[in-house]
Amino acid sequence: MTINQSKAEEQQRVNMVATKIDDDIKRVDQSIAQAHQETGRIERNYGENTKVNTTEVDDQMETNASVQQQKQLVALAVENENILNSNKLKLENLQGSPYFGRIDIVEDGEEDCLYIGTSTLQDENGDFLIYDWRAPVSGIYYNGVLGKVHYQTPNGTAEVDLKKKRQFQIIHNKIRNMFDTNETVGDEILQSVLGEYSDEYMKNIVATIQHEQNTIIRDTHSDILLVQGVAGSGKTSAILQRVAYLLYHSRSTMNADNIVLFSPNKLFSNYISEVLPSLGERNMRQVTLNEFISLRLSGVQVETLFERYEKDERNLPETTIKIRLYKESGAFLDHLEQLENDHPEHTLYFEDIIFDGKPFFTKEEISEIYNNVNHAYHIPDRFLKTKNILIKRLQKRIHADRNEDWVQDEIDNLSDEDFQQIITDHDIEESTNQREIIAEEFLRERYAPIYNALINNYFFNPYKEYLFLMSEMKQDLVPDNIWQTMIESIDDQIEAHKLNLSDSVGVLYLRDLITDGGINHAIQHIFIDEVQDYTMAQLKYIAHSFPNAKMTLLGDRAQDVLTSSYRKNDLVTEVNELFHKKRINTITLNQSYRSTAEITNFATKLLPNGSEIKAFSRQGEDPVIKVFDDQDYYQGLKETAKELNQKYDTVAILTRNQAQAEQIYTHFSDESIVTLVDANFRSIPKGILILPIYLAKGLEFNAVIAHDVSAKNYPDERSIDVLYTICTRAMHSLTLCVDNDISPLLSKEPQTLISELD
Ligand SMILES: Nc1ncnc2c1ncn2[C@@H]1O[C@H](COP(=O)(O)OP(=O)(O)OP(=O)(O)O)[C@@H](O)[C@H]1O
Repeated sequence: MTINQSKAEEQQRVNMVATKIDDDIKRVDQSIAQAHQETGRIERNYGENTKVNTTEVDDQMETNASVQQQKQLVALAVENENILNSNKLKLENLQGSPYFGRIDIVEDGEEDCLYIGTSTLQDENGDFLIYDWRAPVSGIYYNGVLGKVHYQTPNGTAEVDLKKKRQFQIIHNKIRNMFDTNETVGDEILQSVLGEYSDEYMKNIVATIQHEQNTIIRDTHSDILLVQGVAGSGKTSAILQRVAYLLYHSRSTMNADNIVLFSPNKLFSNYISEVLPSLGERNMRQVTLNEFISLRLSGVQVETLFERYEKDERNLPETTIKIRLYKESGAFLDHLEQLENDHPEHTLYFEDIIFDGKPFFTKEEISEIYNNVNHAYHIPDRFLKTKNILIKRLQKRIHADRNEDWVQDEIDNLSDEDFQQIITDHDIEESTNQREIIAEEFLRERYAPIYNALINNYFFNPYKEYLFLMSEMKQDLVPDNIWQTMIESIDDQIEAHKLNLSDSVGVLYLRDLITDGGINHAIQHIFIDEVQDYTMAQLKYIAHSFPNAKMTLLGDRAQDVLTSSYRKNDLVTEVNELFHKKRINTITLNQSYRSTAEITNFATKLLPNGSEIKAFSRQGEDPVIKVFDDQDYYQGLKETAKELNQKYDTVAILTRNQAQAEQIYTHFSDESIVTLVDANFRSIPKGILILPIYLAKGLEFNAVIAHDVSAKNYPDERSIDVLYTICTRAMHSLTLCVDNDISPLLSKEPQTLISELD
């Protein structure tokens, strides 16, 4: 059969499946409409049944039972609607491009032909028209070469003979490309996908997942999956596919709420937000490191990574570097813990619990309780006993105060409604001591802030405790007076409700150890993108906070933008040391997909060990280095950007820091197509964008201009990571503008790229 004949046959099948999808969507739409009506009916019913009579206790109790029942009915109806909507989303995702792969296999002597798409579709007889890409048998499509292949099933390993592997590119239900291949996924389709222009949202890569990416996606055995992948190698794409894969395979025990992704910035969160829905799944939770820390340290302003980077760029003394590197190590947290345990005689730093402007429990009283608990107990146990004693004392106070005149007066002054509310809220039955019970409930409500303070451990001051341990710490990193000055400066900052990033994890870890808190058992998977920006102390703290979570860590040592001014770390070794007790799987990705071969090769030359990076064979224009005289620089930059914007709808001018971005913007301020992007932006508009590189981490743009790659702005190898990261954001076009003298970092680039302009 010629390829045209088989294409015609395949097209017929696409038409048949497309019609089936359209029919199914119509059917599911009808079911949604019915379900919606049903939910509305139950909700109306619920509304009527909850018009309560609050004055009659009997009525109230009856209403409560009925309300519970109605609530359950509403929840069920909503759940039903959600399932239908999710089915519809899956069908819509299949519309226009129902599948992308076909495998012909022989299993136990029987021939079978399977089509693979983003989700399963069955016909009326239950036969599979499309297999979900995550089904065990679909693994063959991504992994196998023709011949005998294996795949995992719930009953063990199955062997099949793979006879044919076919790839499709189907757009608007028309087969645009079709290839038989023996490779994982042949180059032709990948070429075509990568050649497209990017838009505001990242796309899924389900149709063209590559072999090593597939290993990342389908790994279910490792506790720690560490991916060291070069820029544009598909790390982020692979994690999103992996989330979808894990959700499918653990759907009875896990949903999207059990997964947390640590993302580099808010723009990134928006950029990736469409990938999981396009695979028929809900997005996982997302948090930046700073949000995570700040949420846990409310009341103080923790320095952000970006703020610190901006400061570091100006000045970073050697002693600061030494101290910081120490505080950022996993060993530092161990030392804090050790020191705390070595001082059983030490009284923790407690705080008064203030109520109505006066101490309710004084720190002296709390300290006394703590000191009276047997010192042989572990510190968290002593802390817990102290807390329990305080709660008991509060309960006693409530009991004792109930007959106080001021309480009785306040109860007398309650409105009928409030009085009745206390009775119904607490189910208080009529009896001789009803008034006393009411008084206690009233006091319980009044003293609720004290109870909250106890439950939330506000009577313990982790900052002072941290300072105490720092002053006890034996160190030989820096002279004692410098260490002392460092402690004083933390103290001053705390007074001003501020905290350095490198101290924040120490404070949190210490607080959690002492209070036995901060642990979330529900999270089953943690993903950390751009892990090269994390310190080992941060990773240790995250692992401690989510003890049941497996971790997927993705990074690129060459994109160490935020910390390269003070550290040169070997992520793989450090992570292996930190998590030596866990099952670690390390995967390296050397193939870069994002940029044209010209751009990847250019960026690679910047790196001292760039030779292992493989460019994808997609050809494009050579990068350009434009050198301007001082006075012409901004005019030249502006014209370059406008020219590129004629061809590319987004052109990003990337700078080292915010100040440079702002300075450029002043030269552009008359242009409406120009946007100065800052840390609060949640989405990327089209046009010319100006932003510091740290906000562009993880993102990509059709055209990139690197701002001022001069000897002054990029003087030595400490700037390599920044420049490399800037260059690798470009998909199709890269221009480097230079004010006067070219940076020595560009010395290895071909001289032909340079265009000198006067
Ligand atoms: N298998 C693939 N099929 C199609 N496109 C791919 C594939 N792998 C990666 N890409 C594309 O390459 C680009 C880079 O991918 P991604 O952002 O996931 O890489 P990354 O390793 O996270 O990059 P960086 O570390 O530089 O931010 C994206 O446009 C992505 O869609």
